[in-house]
Amino acid sequence: MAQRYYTVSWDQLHRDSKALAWRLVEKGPWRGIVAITRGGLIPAAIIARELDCRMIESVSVITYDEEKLGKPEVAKPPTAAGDGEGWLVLDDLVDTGSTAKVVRAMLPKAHMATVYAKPAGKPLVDTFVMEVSQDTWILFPWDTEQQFVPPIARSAQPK
Ligand SMILES: O=P(O)(O)OC[C@H]1O[C@H](OP(=O)(O)OP(=O)(O)O)[C@H](O)[C@@H]1O
Ligand SMILES: O=c1[nH]c(=O)c2nc[nH]c2[nH]1
Ligand SMILES: [Mg+2]
Repeated sequence: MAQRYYTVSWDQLHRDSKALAWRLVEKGPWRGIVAITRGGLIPAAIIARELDCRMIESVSVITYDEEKLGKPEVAKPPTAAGDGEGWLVLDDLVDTGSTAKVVRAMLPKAHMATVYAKPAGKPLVDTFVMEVSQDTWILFPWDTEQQFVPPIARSAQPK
């Protein structure tokens, strides 16, 4: 279980994905984008818009059941990206690097980029925007919703 949580809003995700697009535009041109579903789909849509790229491919890797790490399972391999040369692979984050390792093996020449990265997975990606500590669980806006929280005075421990 994570020690702490880092909540990402839709606005922040949009801003951070655009920051990644700024870095990637300099490294192109790109033949197309491979989104690692499902988490990579939303950054991929934002970045495809910024890079003016309409060639979108996907690879589906299932590695987690909620916060529980499992063995990565390829539910859908990429079909149009060959060995990955000239292609950009996008995911929301790299954590242990298990997912990235599996995708790299399928697309060895691709450029791998994520919006967020944790230290263990960082060496597996070529470009990322923001690092968070290994014991932090990132809460993405599609996994969360706003809800009531009681006033601090009511939840604080009595002295
Ligand atoms: O570096 P790792 O330890 O492999 O973790 C990162 C991966 O885990 C999450 O995907 P998940 O397996 O939860 O599937 P999802 O994208 O469909 O939610 C996330 O979207 C990354 O793809
Ligand atoms: O929503 C998520 N947040 C994370 O920090 C994470 N790490 C692996 N998979 C993850 N999914
Ligand atoms: Mg994922």
